[in-house]
Formats: sequence, structure tokens, C-alpha cells
Amino acid sequence: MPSTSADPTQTPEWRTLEQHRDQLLSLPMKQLFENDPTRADRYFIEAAGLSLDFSKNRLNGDILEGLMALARVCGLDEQRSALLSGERVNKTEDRPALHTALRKPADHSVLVNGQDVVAEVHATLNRMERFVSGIAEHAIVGYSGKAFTDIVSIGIGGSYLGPRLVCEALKPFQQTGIRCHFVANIDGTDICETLQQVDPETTLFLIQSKSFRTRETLENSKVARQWFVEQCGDHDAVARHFMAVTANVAAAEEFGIDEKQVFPMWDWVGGRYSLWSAIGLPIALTIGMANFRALLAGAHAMDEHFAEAPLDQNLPVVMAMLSIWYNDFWQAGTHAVIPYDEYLQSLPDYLQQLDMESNGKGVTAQGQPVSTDTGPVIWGGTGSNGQHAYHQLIHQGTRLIPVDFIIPLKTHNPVARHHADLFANCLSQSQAMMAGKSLTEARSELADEGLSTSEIDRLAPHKVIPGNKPSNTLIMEKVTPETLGALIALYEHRTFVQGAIWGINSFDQWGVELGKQLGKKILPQLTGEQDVQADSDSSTHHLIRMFRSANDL
Ligand SMILES: O=P(O)(O)OC[C@H]1O[C@H](O)[C@H](O)[C@@H](O)[C@@H]1O
Repeated sequence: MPSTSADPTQTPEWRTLEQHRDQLLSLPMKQLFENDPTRADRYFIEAAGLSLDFSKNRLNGDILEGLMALARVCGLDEQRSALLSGERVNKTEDRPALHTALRKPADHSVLVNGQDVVAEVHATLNRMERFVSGIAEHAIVGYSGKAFTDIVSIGIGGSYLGPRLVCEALKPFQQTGIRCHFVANIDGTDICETLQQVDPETTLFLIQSKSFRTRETLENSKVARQWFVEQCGDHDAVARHFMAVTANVAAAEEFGIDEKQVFPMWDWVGGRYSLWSAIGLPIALTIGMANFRALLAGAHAMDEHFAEAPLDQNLPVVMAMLSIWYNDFWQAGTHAVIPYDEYLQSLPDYLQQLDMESNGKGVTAQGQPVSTDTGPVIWGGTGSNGQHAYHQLIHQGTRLIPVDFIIPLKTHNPVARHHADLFANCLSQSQAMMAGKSLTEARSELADEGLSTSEIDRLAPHKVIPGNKPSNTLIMEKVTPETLGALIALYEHRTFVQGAIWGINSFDQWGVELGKQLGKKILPQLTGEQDVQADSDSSTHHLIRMFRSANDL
């Protein structure tokens, strides 16, 4: 009987998978490929413009079946329905997590408290569309009558990482000529460097904060506003140049932004799932609304696949269960995401928040300690650069690091043979990870180079690559609004499925609060508004004193 609260490690399905793991120890992937010439066809899924080759995994038919049986016994079907239908799956904040409603077509509906949220979503999309064309057609202009040329988006976390990723990834689709700058960090360098690049007459500031309480965002917005008023000498001009996207309209108004200049957010959208909402305005303002809608359509196509495809042919489910497999049965601990596409360079940063903030949890949704490892460390960077840096550890280090390789079949920048070269690099990495190089192969290579037996004895052990390292290869024809939307939605659902198996709440983030609370106590001690408090630990105390002395306080 499926359950959403059972300890997954106590199920027979978990024990079966442990047995499969033990049996597989003597059967490396290389052997699995040799035994089954159809392996690549069998472990391949296509959905929403994406293709997943997951044949280079420590996997056979029994294990795939076993992983799906585990998903079923953990109540994945029920939990997925609860998510998609708008149940209050975020129990600690008593909210639904309805990012999927943000990309539903207008003729769909999802009710929250009796209200159809899809209608609200489309009303906001239409308002965004009017705004974007108003800016592009110069019906909306700055205080001196000049057209806007730059946007400064001020926000952090989910109000930053998604829009930045998409703006960068879809650079070839830019239409409006508007430059978008992102300011996130409370490090003053971020806002100062940005303000040096823009002209107050032609710059629109977009304050992006679901809560409108985030310190970094509010402090950076105050600096931007002060700079703007100093530059143009007219406080009234702020109204034309500052807008907000928030669920806290009252706080935005208190900041001095007119209600009419506020785009809505809803409490049923988590910050890290919000790029599809008006938080995506930097995207829409640069690539145009038609492309923004295409991004939503791509995500919706993935949502439909996630909702309907059988579990073992379901892209997010298969990727999530493979991640559980390595994380919990092989103690992998980390997971690398390596896009072979410069435009996707911010994907690892984005996925760090999505996955690690969602699944970095130590208690179940019922408040009991979890019985197995939860979210792995997510990391990565673009290929081929990483091959000349950290891939060494993937190939010959002692840790098991599953990798997602992501690569488009076609490039936006055909030059010389670069794209084939890039593709060759990507394939060579997954092949090297899977096949490795045996001692015999290493010895025979050295012999071919004419080395003496003693030299071969000395060098060969260093040249052995163990292989049997798992990877997925995710392919799309090209990075487009549609395929990017599908890719991001895929990872959102993958994150959810893992949380569902572990029985945790993937939609809260209480762990980030303690630092904020402590920071509030420390700040006045650093600025001299308060004396250094004797009650803090000696390390913090000492470091506060160092800061004060360096800054003559
Ligand atoms: O959009 P905001 O309310 O300003 O929140 C910005 C970010 O800050 C918080 O501390 C959370 O860790 C993030 O999940 C959130 O996205």
C-alpha cells in the first residue's frame, strides 16, 4: 500500500535494491554494454524536445523496475497528483506549490481557495505583454522622454538566479535591444559596478522580491534610488523609473513604489520556482513576450509529460530515481551538472538553489529525522573547460560523482569545426567515465610507446582509469525558449520526485533563517551602533573586533 510518510529504507523495495546493488558490483557498465548491443535504445527517453540517454548508468532492467517500485511504494503517484492539483503540499507554510499553474494555457484552471489561479496568471501575463510592448515601442519612457535602454533587476536567490540563467541562455533570442543588469549581492561592488554602466535617464529599476523583506534587495534598492535622485535631481522621477514584482504590495508602497507600478507574485509560488511569473520580467523585456510565452509552453510540455508518462518512461522520474540510486545506495554525496554550452553557464548556480534549498532537509514532512541521506551537493560548470580542471577527480578520484552532461545538437554560433569538437569532447568524457582504461590497456599503450618494462611497471598504475562512472546525456536540438523551458521544468520535477521519496518538504527553507537572525545582531556591533556584545562566542567576538579596528570604530 503506497504511503507518503513511510520510511523508504524500511520497505522491501529498498532491500531489493540493496541486493541488486550488491549483485552489480561484479558487473561493470562496460560489460553491460558488451552483453547488450541494444542498451542505448533501451535506456533512452524523449519528451518535450529533450532526449535523455541514460544507458551509461549502473543500471539493468531489474534495477530500473526496482527503482520504480520504490517510487510507487513511497506514494509518488499520490504526491505528484497533490502537487499538480494545488493541494497544500508545503505543510510548514501551509501553501500549495503551483509553479506548474504559471505555465498552463489560458483554457486550463486550477482552484486555490475557490479562485482560478490560471485566470490570474493570464491576466498578469497580458499586463506584462502591454508593459513589454510599451517599453519596446517607447510608449513608456523615462523622466526626460528618452526610451529605456537598460534594466537593473535588483533581487537575490529565486528572484535572481532564474531570470539571470534564462536571460543569458536565450541571448540569441534578444529582440528589444534592452540591456539587462542583475544586482544581487550585499557586497557594494555589485551595485556600484552596475550603476557605473547605466544612464539614469534611460534606466528602469526592477525590484524583485517575493517578500519585499530581503535585506540585500532592500539595501541595494535604497542605494539605487539615492543614486538615481542625485543624478537626475528630481525625486518625483522615481515613480517612472522604479517598479517592483512582489507579493507584499504594502511594503513596496512603503518603499515609495506606486501600487500601479507593482506586478503581483502569489504565495503559492515558491521563490526558486518563480521565473515563470512576473519575476521573469527581465526575460520578457529582453527576448520579447512571444519568446517568454514559448519558454512557458516548453515548461508546460514537460509538466504534461511529468503528469502523464508511465514512471519508467518519465524523464524527471527516471532522473530523480537514478539520483536516489547513487545518493542513497552508492553514497555518492555529490552530483555534477556539466552543460556543454556557454549560454548555459549559470545553470549549475541555478540548480544549486533549486535542488539544495529544496532538498537540503534533515527531517521528514512529519518532523521525524530522515533515515537516509537527502539532497546531494550539486555543482558543475561548462564543458569543455571543466575537463582541464575538475574532471581529473571524476575520472581517477576516490569519490563516485554522477554527472549530467547537457548538450545541444546544433549551435547558435557555427564557427570552424567548433561544434563537432565540442560534441566530441562531451562524448569522450561520458565514454571515458563509463569504459575507463584497464591496467592491461595502460601497459600495452606504454609498450607501444617503446618504454622499458621497468618504466611500464612504474607508470602503468597511474594511467589506469577505473571507469564504471555513471552519467546521463541530455540532448536538445538547439537551446531555444521551448527547450530551455522544458529543461528547467525537468529539473524542478526531478527535485520534487526526490523529495517525495525521502518524504521531506521540498518547498520550505527554514535553514536560511538563522543566519539572517544572527546577522541582525552582528551588524550594529560592526557599525559601532552597539558595543561588541560579550555574550557571543570568542571567534565571532574576535572577528567583530578585527573589523571594527580595521574600520577605525
Ligand atoms: O524574493 P525574496 O522574498 O526577496 O527572497 C529571495 C530569496 O531569499 C530567501 O532567503 C530564500 O532563501 C530564497 O528562497 C529566496 O528566493
